[in-house]
Amino acid sequence: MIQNSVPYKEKSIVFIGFMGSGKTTIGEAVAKKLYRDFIDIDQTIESEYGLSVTEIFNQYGEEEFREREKALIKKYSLHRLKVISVGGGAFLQEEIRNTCLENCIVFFLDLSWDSWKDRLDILVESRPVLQGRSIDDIRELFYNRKGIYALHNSKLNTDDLNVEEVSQYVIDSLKTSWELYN
Ligand SMILES: Nc1ncnc2c1ncn2[C@@H]1O[C@H](COP(=O)(O)OP(=O)(O)O)[C@@H](O)[C@H]1O
Ligand SMILES: O=C(O)C1=C[C@@H](OP(=O)(O)O)[C@@H](O)[C@H](O)C1
Ligand SMILES: [Mg+2]
Repeated sequence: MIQNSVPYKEKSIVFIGFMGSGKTTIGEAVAKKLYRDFIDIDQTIESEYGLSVTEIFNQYGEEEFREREKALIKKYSLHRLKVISVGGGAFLQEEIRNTCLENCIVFFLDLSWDSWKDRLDILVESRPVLQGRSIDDIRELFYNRKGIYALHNSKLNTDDLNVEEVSQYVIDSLKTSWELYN
C-alpha cells in the first residue's frame, strides 16, 4: 500500500455516494464543525464555467465535465485539512478512486433505494444523468453504482438520520479513528 507523508489527522476527507445521498449538504456541515475548508467539486466546476452542471452537460458534453472533475479531484485530494464532496459519478474513474483512497479518508454516504426515491423529484432538474430516464432505469443505475462506492474507509447508512445526526456521526467516527491511528 502506498504511504504518504500527511499525518492521518490532517488527511482531507472525501464524501462519496449516489446523487442526492447528501454529500454536498453533509460535507459542508462537517467542514464547519471541523473548521476546515469545504470544496464541492460540482460547485467548483459550476463557478469556473458560470453554468449549472446541467448546462455544462448540454453545452460542452459529459466527457468534458468528467475531465474537469478528474483534474480537480486529483489536485484537491493532495491538499491536507479539506473536506471534499465529489459528484456521484466521480468514482467511476479509476484515477479518481486511486488518488482519493491513497491520499484521503473516504466516507461513503449510503442510502436505501426506498429512502432515495423520495428525493427523486427534487433532484432531476439539477442532475442531467437522471433526466429522460424511467424509474426502472434509475433503480438499475442506483444498484449498478453501488459497486463503485464499495472502496471506502468508512460508511454510514443515512436512511433514518437527519443532516445534524449524520454530520455528528461522521465527526464522532473521525475522532475515534484519529485516536486509534494517531
Ligand atoms: N440526512 C438527510 N436527511 C434528509 N434530507 C437530506 C439529508 N441529506 C441531504 N438531504 C437532502 O437531500 C438533497 C440532496 O442533497 P445533496 O447534499 O445535494 O446530495 P448530493 O451532493 O449527494 O447529491 C437535498 O435537498 C438535501 O437537503
Ligand atoms: O452521479 C453522477 O454521475 C453525477 C452526480 C452529480 O453530483 P451529486 O452526486 O452531488 O448529485 C454531478 O456530479 C453530475 O450531475 C453527475
Ligand atoms: Mg453534490
